[in-house]
Amino acid sequence: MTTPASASRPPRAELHVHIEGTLEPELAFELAARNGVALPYPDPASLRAAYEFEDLQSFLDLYSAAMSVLRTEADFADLTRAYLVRAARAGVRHAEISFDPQAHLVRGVPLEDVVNGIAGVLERSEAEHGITTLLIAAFHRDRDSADALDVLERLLAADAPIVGVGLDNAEVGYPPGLFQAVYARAEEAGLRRTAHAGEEGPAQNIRDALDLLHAERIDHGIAVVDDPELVARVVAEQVPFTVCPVSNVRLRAVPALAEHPLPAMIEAGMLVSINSDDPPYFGAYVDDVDDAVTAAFDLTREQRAALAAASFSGSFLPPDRVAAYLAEVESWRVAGA
Ligand code: HPA
Ligand SMILES: [Zn+2]
Repeated sequence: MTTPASASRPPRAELHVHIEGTLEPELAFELAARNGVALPYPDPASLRAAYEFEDLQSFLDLYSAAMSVLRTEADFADLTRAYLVRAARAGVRHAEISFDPQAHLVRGVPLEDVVNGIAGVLERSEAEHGITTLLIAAFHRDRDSADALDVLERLLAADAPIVGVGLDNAEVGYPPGLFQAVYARAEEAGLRRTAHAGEEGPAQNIRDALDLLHAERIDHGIAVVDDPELVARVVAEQVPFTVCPVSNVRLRAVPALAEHPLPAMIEAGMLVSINSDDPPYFGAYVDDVDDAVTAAFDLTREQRAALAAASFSGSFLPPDRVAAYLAEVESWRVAGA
């Protein structure tokens, strides 16, 4: 299953998507009924209408509450399958999907049920949806890092099929340095490393994620533009940044798409990809994000191809897979030249 070079969208990878953040209101109600869980909204439309956020925390509150419907291995499998079906329609060829083990452990959902539910579907994703996938375990930065380390040890002991680790949830007040031991352990175990940084927090968090956590990739990272020296460094090192412009607007990290630093990041020569983050919550899957930024910044086919190419170059795939996908992006680029 390859993307026809004549398609209106380039083949792309999605590197920044939280599986829990792909829960559509309709599925939330279906799972609530199946599990006998009450949601504090009468129907899916009312839940969707509540997706108006002031900041990251107001989103995290609703996002965490909605997770109460995810209880069994089958729930996680259904959630994952629904994302892959929609992502395939968006032209996604490769997805690096995060999940938040601690969000489920605190609710008494066994780690194996979460991992097996997601991973069981991902295993068949290439054959059934034409999407290669990798799984990332993300830790909550607003929880004790000892808990993150404990969960990491459990994932390693269970030989969970994860490619790497991430760091998410509230950023301000929880600097990357708190998670040095967790990331050192992940690195020692041969895991890849990404981290949310510079979403609501300062550019220094990006620097610390690189220097203290040895992060190989930065999620969001929009605060980088406040620090020209750091921009020069991440350009020189070609550190991948997984930017989520619609998420940033919906969580009011930037006032409007027209004021988003994406063009400045591209102009500087950074390795930037565009991503959805939590699609139903922000009303945009990655194809919708692509449409929005293409329109807002009048992106050329060349620029769209560069963003798509960066999504593969910034992935944790082996070099031969990256090269094969880059060739597909190149076919798409020249087909419209
Ligand atoms: O954008 C985000 N930031 C931090 N944590 C998150 N968890 C889901 N989405 C996000
Ligand atoms: Zn995110």
